[in-house]
Amino acid sequence: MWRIWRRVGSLSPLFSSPKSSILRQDLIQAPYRLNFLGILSTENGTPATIGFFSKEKTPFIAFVLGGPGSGKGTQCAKIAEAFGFTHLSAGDLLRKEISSNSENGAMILATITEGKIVPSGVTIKLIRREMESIENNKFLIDGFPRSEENRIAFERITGVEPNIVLFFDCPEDEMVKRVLGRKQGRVDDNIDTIKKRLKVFAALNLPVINHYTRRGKVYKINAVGTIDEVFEKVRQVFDDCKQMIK
Ligand SMILES: Nc1ncnc2c1ncn2[C@@H]1O[C@H](COP(=O)(O)OP(=O)(O)O)[C@@H](O)[C@H]1O
Ligand SMILES: O=c1ccn([C@@H]2O[C@H](COP(=O)(O)OP(=O)(O)O)[C@@H](O)[C@H]2O)c(=O)[nH]1
Ligand SMILES: [Mg+2]
Repeated sequence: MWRIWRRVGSLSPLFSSPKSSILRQDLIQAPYRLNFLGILSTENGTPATIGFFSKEKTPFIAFVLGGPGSGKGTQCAKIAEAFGFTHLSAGDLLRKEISSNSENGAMILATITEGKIVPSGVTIKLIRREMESIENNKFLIDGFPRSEENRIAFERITGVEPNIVLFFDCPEDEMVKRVLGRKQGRVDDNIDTIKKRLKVFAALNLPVINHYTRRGKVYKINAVGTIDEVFEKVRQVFDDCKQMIK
């Protein structure tokens, strides 16, 4: 039997505390800047209640999390097709940066090869670029945030939290088997890097899932089963959320 923890919270902007400010001003485009509270303000000092989005255009955001090989990408492709979401894979965006020889390419490649996490500013810039250029009001953000630092930076920069978080819960031995069978030529799909990624997932990504569980946003899905069996559970989540999805 599969089980889903189903609790959906309301979308609530997160206001930042000055002490924990890790936002980089260079991620904010003029005419916005940060005021002393870390809240976006316009150049004349008027508080701006938006990060990426105007109030009217705030999209429905689902973070899709789970360990390496848990099936995030596979299920996101199916959700995108069935429910009209745009699928943004943070890992794919980073890999695209490597192959486009961007200034950060070498650093990203080294980080991925080690199974570590790319600095938040770099990843958020890529996600932001996609969200701004795609006309859709429903986004799946796959494989991000991978740490509390990622999460806090995203919430502070965008001014929003995800509406829901899908967590694909998968035993480690199954994840290892799937990653080794993936055969996409990825530098990190080898047993040494997988072991490191599993450790990073447990140490840094589970706290993000715990945070959103406390916020009542996590749907935990048992990722064991065929792709279609898992998708039936996922479909139920999105059917249940239809009211929230504009
Ligand atoms: N439910 C499943 N059962 C067996 N294999 C799966 C399942 N879901 C995905 N896979 C396979 O496992 C590998 C990892 O899946 P992927 O979606 O890339 O995971 P993630 O994005 O979480 O790393 C892929 O080769 C994929 O085809
Ligand atoms: O927000 C992200 C997403 C990915 N990565 C890096 O990219 C790798 C591959 O991520 P992806 O989501 O593609 O891997 P998956 O979990 O799908 O196997 C990770 O191990 C990290 O090194 C990162 O640093 N930040
Ligand atoms: Mg993936």
